[in-house]
Order: sequence, then structure tokens, then C-alpha cells
Amino acid sequence: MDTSFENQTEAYKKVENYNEEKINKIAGHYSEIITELGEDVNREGILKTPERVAKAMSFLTHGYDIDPAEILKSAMFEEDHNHMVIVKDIEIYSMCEHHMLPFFGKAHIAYIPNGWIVGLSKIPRVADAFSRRMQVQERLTDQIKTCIQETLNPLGVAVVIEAKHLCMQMRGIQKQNSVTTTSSFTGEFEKDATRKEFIQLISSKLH
Ligand SMILES: Nc1nc2c(ncn2[C@@H]2O[C@H](COP(=O)(O)OP(=O)(O)OP(=O)(O)O)[C@@H](O)[C@H]2O)c(=O)[nH]1
Ligand SMILES: [Zn+2]
Repeated sequence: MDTSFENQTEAYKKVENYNEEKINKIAGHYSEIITELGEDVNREGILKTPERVAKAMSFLTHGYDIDPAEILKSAMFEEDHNHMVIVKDIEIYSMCEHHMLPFFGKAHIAYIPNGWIVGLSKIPRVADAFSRRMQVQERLTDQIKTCIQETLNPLGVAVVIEAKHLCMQMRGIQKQNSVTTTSSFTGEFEKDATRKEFIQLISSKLH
């Protein structure tokens, strides 16, 4: 099964029916940028590139069209379970807001229910909704945490993101192997023992 397809959000399905006026406008700007960069926009291989880039950029920022809290609200269930729930190794792709180059890696997200659980798939959907925007990794981490905390009202939320930034690999400082880790916690996860258990569980290779 094509899991990337499975992961597509409603907004992405909408993005597939691209807003023609918006795409044409963005494509016009890319045409000028490509010319300014020294390429011939009339060259056969590049003829459709401004439009392709416009569609790609629309996809890479389609998170603006999604309300992540609504995603959670669409699948919350009352359940008397108050142990840590972790979804780990969620692949994320985002765009650094400084250079508009990708940063990508894994998010590990946990919460401790407080009378309500949420449909598991909704957790990566929330991560996607915030990732598919112009971001800094710290804010992305905090936004996921805050959205889950405020919507589900659990006893605590933990978010850890490990990512590589192409703006630090392809250009600039050119450090090919550096990985940035960010973390954000609420409630029970602010206690050392709970946070330690979470870190141990996301570090385990038991799968
Ligand atoms: N904190 C944080 N910084 C980021 C993120 N993505 C990119 N950056 C940094 O944003 C900074 C922008 O710094 P500037 O000095 O204005 O830009 P620059 O001249 O292109 O910097 P260099 O990348 O050092 O060449 C750089 O240090 C990037 O590494 C992120 O998610 N979080
Ligand atoms: Zn950057």
C-alpha cells in the first residue's frame, strides 16, 4: 500500500485541485526568478517548470489551510485510560522560514489521557498540519504540543523533533551530519520520572 497516499490530508486532496488563479500568479513570479537566475524559461525542459514549482510550493505550505484542532476534535473518544500514549518516528517535512529550504526528520509525540483519547492517526495529521508551513523547528514543536494540550486537555503532552536542515547542509555552514533536537513538555512530562520514561520509550528499538 502507498502509505504516503494514505497520509494525505483533506487539505492536500483540495490542493490537488489547485486554485488555478493562485498557481498562475505564483508561476509568473517563478518565471521571473528563473530568468534572473540565468536560465532560459523557454527551454523545452523548463517550459512547465514555473507551474510545477508553484504547485510544489503550494503543496509544501498547504498546512495554512488546515485547522489542526479540528482534526483532533473529529476523533476524540471518552476512555478511562490514564497511561502514556506515544506515537513515535513520525516523519515530518517542513520549510525553514529563513531560507525556504526543507528541514525534515522525525517527531515523537506523547500524551497522558485525562478521560479522553484521540484517534491515533490524528496525531501525525496534527504534526503534518503544522509542518506544512514556513516554520522554525522550535515553534513547530511548541505548536504541536499546545494544540494537543488545549484541545484534548490531557494530563501532559511531550513532543520531541529531530531534524536535519538543508540550509545547514547544502549552503551556509555546510554541516552534513548535524541533527537538531527540540523538545517541549506540559503537565506530567515536566516531572523528571515521567519525562525519563518517555525518553526511554522513544529511544527503544522495540518494533
Ligand atoms: N533556531 C532556528 N534557526 C533556524 C532554523 N532553521 C534555520 N535556522 C537558522 O536561521 C539563521 C538565520 O540566520 P541569518 O544570519 O539571518 O542567515 P544566513 O546569513 O543565511 O545564515 P547562515 O545560515 O549562517 O549562512 C541561521 O542561523 C539558520 O541556521 C530553525 O528551525 N530554528
Ligand atoms: Zn534555513
